[in-house]
This record gives sequence, structure tokens and C-alpha cells, in this order.
Amino acid sequence: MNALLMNEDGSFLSVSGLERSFPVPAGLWRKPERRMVLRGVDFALWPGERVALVGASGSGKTTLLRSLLAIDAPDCGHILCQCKPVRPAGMAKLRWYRQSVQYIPQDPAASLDPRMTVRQQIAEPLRRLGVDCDHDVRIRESLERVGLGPELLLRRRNELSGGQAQRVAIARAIATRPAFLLADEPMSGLDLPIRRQVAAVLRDLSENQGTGLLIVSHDIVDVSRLCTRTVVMYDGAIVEDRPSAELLADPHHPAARELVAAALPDTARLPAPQA
Ligand SMILES: Nc1ncnc2c1ncn2[C@@H]1O[C@H](COP(=O)(O)OP(=O)(O)OP(=O)(O)O)[C@@H](O)[C@H]1O
Repeated sequence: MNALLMNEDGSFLSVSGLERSFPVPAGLWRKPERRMVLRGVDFALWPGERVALVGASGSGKTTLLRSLLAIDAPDCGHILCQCKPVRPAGMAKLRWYRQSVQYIPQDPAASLDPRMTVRQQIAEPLRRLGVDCDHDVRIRESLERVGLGPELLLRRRNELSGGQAQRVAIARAIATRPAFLLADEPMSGLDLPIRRQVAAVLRDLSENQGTGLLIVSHDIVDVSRLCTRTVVMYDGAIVEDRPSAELLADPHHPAARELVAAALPDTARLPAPQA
């Protein structure tokens, strides 16, 4: 990856002192106040790494992701990428960032527009961000990268299997050749074979293309099998940030212990990575 894409410390993205609060409506006996949802979050993403972001419901994962995607402004703190601040702004100011950081939504298949063909879906970010390349070539390359052939180009969502739709959504996210993919529960609610396919595609992107991954999940065991580093959030703060294997074997914080215990032995899991 081009050295110019890094921050001064070599990170791809660095987050410092991020705080976010939301108003709590006034009650009969209560003054209006604000509830802290992110409490001084500091961390960095390094080029090409695979990071799991886990935590119980309400711990602040999605709020953090929305700040990283520059669709929600924190109350204070900084996000830096390529030594430039990242904050919500119009397309002209953020085109460079939107091209290098792409999003895979929860239930990516449902995020596909049922009226659009596969070709149109994958072309959409290229067109919207004005990416300067041969779009037809890039669309075919992206499709091939997720293991699908050009015979699907003219199909619509209802003509795709669940696994194919999921992979088309990933093809759309990688069409701009992002340095990092931020994914919100990309495997939740899927049958095991489709989860395996999606995990294999993401692993291939990371290992063979050098694409970094930040994957939000409730399931610490499954996501830690794909990601080498796991960050645990609890009540708006990062309470553990360690290599996944270490964290799974010996979770320190009670919230991490609870997540590991909750991930009961389950035969319907992704296979453990080879040593
Ligand atoms: N726009 C908002 N207004 C008020 N409160 C909000 C808003 N967005 C999030 N919250 C609150 O912030 C807290 C953190 O929410 P967030 O969605 O970030 O958690 P999460 O860890 O992603 O949870 P889940 O795993 O259930 O998706 C929750 O208590 C939520 O109710």
C-alpha cells in the first residue's frame, strides 16, 4: 500500500478522545440531560489488519462506526486518515475518504436495490464518487474477486441466491478499491454455509488484496476466527484491545468474559483458522 495513505504514526486511521452523547428527554421530575454513549475512545487501525469490534447491545459499537464512516459527528475528539481530519461533510470534501473506506451494512443483501441489476448496483459507488477508471472492467473484476461470474451482471436481487446477493453487496463495497472495509454484523442472521462463504470472501480480500477489515459483531467467537485483533466495548469505552486468540483464551474484563461465556459451544460455527 502507498506510504502516502498513512498517518504520521503509520496507522491508516487513528481515533483519539472520541466522545458522543445523546439527549435524554426531560421527565416530570427530571431535567433534560445528555447520556454519554462514547466516552473518550482511542484506538488506531493499521493498514491491512482484520479487527473485530465486539460488545453487548448498547455498548456503542454502531455509534463508533457511524463516526468512523463520517455520517455522525462526535461531540469532541478526532479521527485522522492520511493525516487529514475526518468529519461529516459534503461529497466534494469527503470523496477521497469515501473512496478509501467503504461500508458493508448489516444484511447486505437487503441493502441491494431490487430494481437495479447487479451491474448497476456495483457501478453505483463508482459513478457517485466519480472514480476515474473503466467502470465495466472494474465491475467485472469486483464480481470475480467475490467468486461470481459475469453471467450474473443483468440479474436483479430476486434472481440471486442469499449467498450470491451477499457477495454482490461486498463486490459493490470493493469496487472503489477501498483500503478498509467497515462492516456491521455482515454475517449475522445467515445460515452457516452462507456465513462461511462471506467469511471466506472477506478473508481472501484481506490476505490477497491487503484490504483492512473492521467487523462489528455480537459473536466474539465467530468474528475472532476471522479477525486477528479484537476490540471490546463496554458502556461507551474500549475495555480490551488484544490479539483475538489471547483474548478468547483469557478474557480480562468482566464484559469480555461475559461475551465469551455467552458464545456457547456451537457446532454451527466458522472453522477455526489454521495455525
Ligand atoms: N440517535 C440516538 N438518539 C438517542 N440515543 C441513541 C441514538 N443512537 C444510539 N443511541 C443510544 O446509544 C447507545 C449505544 O447505541 P449503539 O447503537 O451505538 O450500540 P450498539 O453497541 O451498536 O448496540 P447493538 O449491538 O444493539 O446494535 C444505546 O443506548 C442507544 O440507545
